[in-house]
Amino acid sequence: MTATAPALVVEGLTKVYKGRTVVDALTFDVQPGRVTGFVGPNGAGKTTTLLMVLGLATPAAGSARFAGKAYREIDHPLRAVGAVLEIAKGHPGRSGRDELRCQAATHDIPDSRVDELLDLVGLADAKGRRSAEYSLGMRQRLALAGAMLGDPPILILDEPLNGLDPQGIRWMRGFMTEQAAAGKAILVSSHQLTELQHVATDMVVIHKGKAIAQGPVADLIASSQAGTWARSADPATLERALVAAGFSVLRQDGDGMRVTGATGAQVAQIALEERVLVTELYPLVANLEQAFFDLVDGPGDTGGIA
Ligand SMILES: Nc1ncnc2c1ncn2[C@@H]1O[C@H](COP(=O)(O)OP(=O)(O)OP(=O)(O)O)[C@@H](O)[C@H]1O
Repeated sequence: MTATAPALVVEGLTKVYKGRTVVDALTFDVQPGRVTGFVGPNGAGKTTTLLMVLGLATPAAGSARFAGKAYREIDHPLRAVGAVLEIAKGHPGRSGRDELRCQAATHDIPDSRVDELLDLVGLADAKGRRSAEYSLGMRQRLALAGAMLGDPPILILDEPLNGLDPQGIRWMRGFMTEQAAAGKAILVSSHQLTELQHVATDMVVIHKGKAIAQGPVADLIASSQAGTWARSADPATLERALVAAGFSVLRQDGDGMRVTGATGAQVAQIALEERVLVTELYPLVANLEQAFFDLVDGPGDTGGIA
């Protein structure tokens, strides 16, 4: 973790809809120079949290502060926070450049900044085209340029990888990495865990409105305890022996099992002692997706045999 002050501090943030708590005392930080992934299954409360952070929904309790101020208290929000929540359809008659110029003009931001940003997001060649004709990926880039107009120290992006093709995803990942390297704080929500594994340095995992894990991605992956996959002609005997030896075993896929805390050599040794045939034996690779499902569902529910 960096020693600098966090760009965003969320403390005890809570939202209740019709008596149901959909965000429950959520607490986390977003640090400059880092990409913080905000991950959770559908309905976990990600969008509701971001709306509260941006002053677009009122919390039942708790706070979200950018350099000490709630969003609504910030004098020049465009210069303090850049947010892309959902990608709007372009204005039918306006070019991408004109859309940005309108936003810039209302905030006293010069046209030169608009051109600089269109270059940065790779839209320089398309800036004269009507934005209504832009592809989703191009609209995503235009929205990013809009969020960057005031050169804010933090960017908040809700599902920016949704609907992008592989090239678009790669570009977006590169963009986030570059912006973080330049010192910006980035908070990004996504379902695309594998993609986030390549870009996020930190992660906040929420489930049913509660943070169930947070911290550096490397720590989260390490905690997934991938273990060893084994399949046996006599799975019941092997399972019994492994459990007796102190390993945790989850039976999956018929006669297969995920053995947490055991190396392949340990499983093989026990199988030999029990004289049971092992037909598959390989290490499970720890990855972010597995760690996520372990946290949300408990170990084993997704197989994790990739
Ligand atoms: N305006 C609302 N009124 C009532 N319930 C709502 C409202 N907005 C969201 N909810 C509920 O709050 C919960 C959290 O929703 P939210 O959209 O924040 O989740 P999410 O993690 O962003 O999900 P997704 O990944 O599907 O976008 C859901 O159960 C949703 O139905």
